[in-house]
Amino acid sequence: MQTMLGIIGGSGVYQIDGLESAAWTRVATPWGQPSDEILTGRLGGLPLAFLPRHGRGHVLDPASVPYRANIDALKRLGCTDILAVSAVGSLREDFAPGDFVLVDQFIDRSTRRPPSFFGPGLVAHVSLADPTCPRLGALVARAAREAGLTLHAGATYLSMEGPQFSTRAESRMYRAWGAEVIGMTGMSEARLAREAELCYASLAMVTDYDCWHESHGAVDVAGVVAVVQANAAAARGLVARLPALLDPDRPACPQGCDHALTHALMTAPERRDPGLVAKLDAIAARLL
Ligand SMILES: CSC[C@H]1O[C@H](OP(=O)(O)O)[C@H](O)[C@@H]1O
Ligand SMILES: Nc1ncnc2[nH]cnc12
Repeated sequence: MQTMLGIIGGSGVYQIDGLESAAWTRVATPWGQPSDEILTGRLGGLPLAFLPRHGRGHVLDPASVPYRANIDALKRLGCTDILAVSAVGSLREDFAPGDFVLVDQFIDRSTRRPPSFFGPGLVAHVSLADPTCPRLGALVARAAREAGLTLHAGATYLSMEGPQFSTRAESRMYRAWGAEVIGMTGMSEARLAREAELCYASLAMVTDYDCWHESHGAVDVAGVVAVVQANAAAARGLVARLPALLDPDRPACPQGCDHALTHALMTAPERRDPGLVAKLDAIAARLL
């Protein structure tokens, strides 16, 4: 199988430079319209698709992002691997604004997101024990080192509902739980990427100290955007280096992200809902 990299841009990241044969493409899915058109092209010879999570101009709040349509559209275009870029607050003294974090665990505190592509008529249970792909993550970490970024590899992301930022009591509680960064989108996306059998890595840019830190004020959007803009060139440097590290002829994922559904489907074939089966034409094409 040919490797194709999907990049989901977070707050402050609405486009990507340097793509050859770049074109914005509208992709329809059975789950509705994705957040925006998708920019396709080639970077360093590798096919790539870029999707701004909140849409160009940041029109979608975290609960309104069409997570299922976004993942379906990237899979439908042929993406095998997804690098999700996000802005996060830091829940650790040593994760400072401007640092990057390779997230490998999530705690989900969101309440209003569609949790699955599956449901009544076709039930599936995939493993989320390790919700990100270690192979893709290692390549992202290597690209980060080559680009000179400060990267903390391995961290737990608290995925809150928002859109308001946390209270101080919540922020302190999340720290006590062992969460290390906080955002509003991460897990809603990661869980669906696993169901879609996509390798998924999460690169978080620390933009603030949330509100727990006694010597920093409460977080606000202007501060977040300023830090994202100040570090956008570093993130671009990482992205520019990543295609050369990916094998264009995609070897099977050692963790099995690309086979996550193999032992996950529960519903007897004769009891499956044909309507839902049809909607899963891209997500579960390998098995249905
Ligand atoms: C602009 S601050 C809050 C906003 O930033 C993060 O976005 P993303 O994860 O898409 O980079 C956070 O999750 C909130 O959506
Ligand atoms: N402190 C914070 N809380 C939630 N989402 C964020 N995105 C950036 N900073 C954040």
